[in-house]
Amino acid sequence: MNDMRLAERTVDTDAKAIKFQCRDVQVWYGEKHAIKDVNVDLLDKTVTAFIGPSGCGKSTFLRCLNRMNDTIPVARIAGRMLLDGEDIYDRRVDPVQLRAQVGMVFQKPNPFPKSIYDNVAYGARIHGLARSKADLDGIVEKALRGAALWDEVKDRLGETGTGLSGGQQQRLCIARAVATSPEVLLMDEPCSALDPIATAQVEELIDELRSHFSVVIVTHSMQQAARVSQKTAFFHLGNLVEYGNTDDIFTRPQDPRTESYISGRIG
Ligand SMILES: Nc1ncnc2c1ncn2[C@@H]1O[C@H](COP(=O)(O)OP(=O)(O)OP(=O)(O)O)[C@@H](O)[C@H]1O
Repeated sequence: MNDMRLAERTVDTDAKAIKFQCRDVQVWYGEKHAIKDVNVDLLDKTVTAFIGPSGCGKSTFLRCLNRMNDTIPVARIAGRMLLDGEDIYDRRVDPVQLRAQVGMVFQKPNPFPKSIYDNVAYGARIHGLARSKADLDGIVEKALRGAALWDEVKDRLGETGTGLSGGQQQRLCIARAVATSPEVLLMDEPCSALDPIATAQVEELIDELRSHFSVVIVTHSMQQAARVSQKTAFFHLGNLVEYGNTDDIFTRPQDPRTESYISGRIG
């Protein structure tokens, strides 16, 4: 079987609304110019993959989308990032509230040292999303079902989340992010610590999640980008070199740098 599975992947031709409009985005870490004048529209209900060689700025750009870079003192951002037309860097935007709307899953599963239930209930509690215990139970169950973990954990919700397998922990982190009903889910190499079976489960899950919201995934695996995404953005030395339909990027790249990367000559 062709590992890229381009032919098997669902090609989605429906026009999708723009979720994020990014205009003239620049990021510096001190003197280091890490993102250079990036313009891109990220679509709703679409998986967008960020690919490119190590250090090209994929994670930096991803972290700008929910203001995680605010937590890095030397980081400075310029330009505009509009979520449904609203500038997420506006003074009036509360970053904590924003991160409920734009959730994030990290490379290494990082469940809290709490029960499975409390991990998932965490965001809903902070943001006051449940009016009663029954409400909260419903949110937890829905999120765990959404993360394809419910059947595996429904009889041990009181057990600690850190006791689950790596793949289960990552799905728990996805459930935790999904529980606040985000509009966008950011994933920074979510499968890099997982074995092939757990990776396949998470990839399948990503495909299901995109029917609910927009997913943006940073990945070092071009096969993974080809399997899970409909749009791909190729970054190189802080520039967004090429952005388009995943099939086009992998089969008919327009820029020689993209061509070199996907054919393994750079990176
Ligand atoms: N906290 C930081 N402080 C200073 N420089 C940073 C910081 N984080 C990233 N950088 C620099 O910014 C550039 C882009 O890094 P970034 O992590 O976004 O790249 P990446 O494409 O995600 O890389 P990788 O694939 O290796 O994770 C690199 O040169 C990196 O060294």
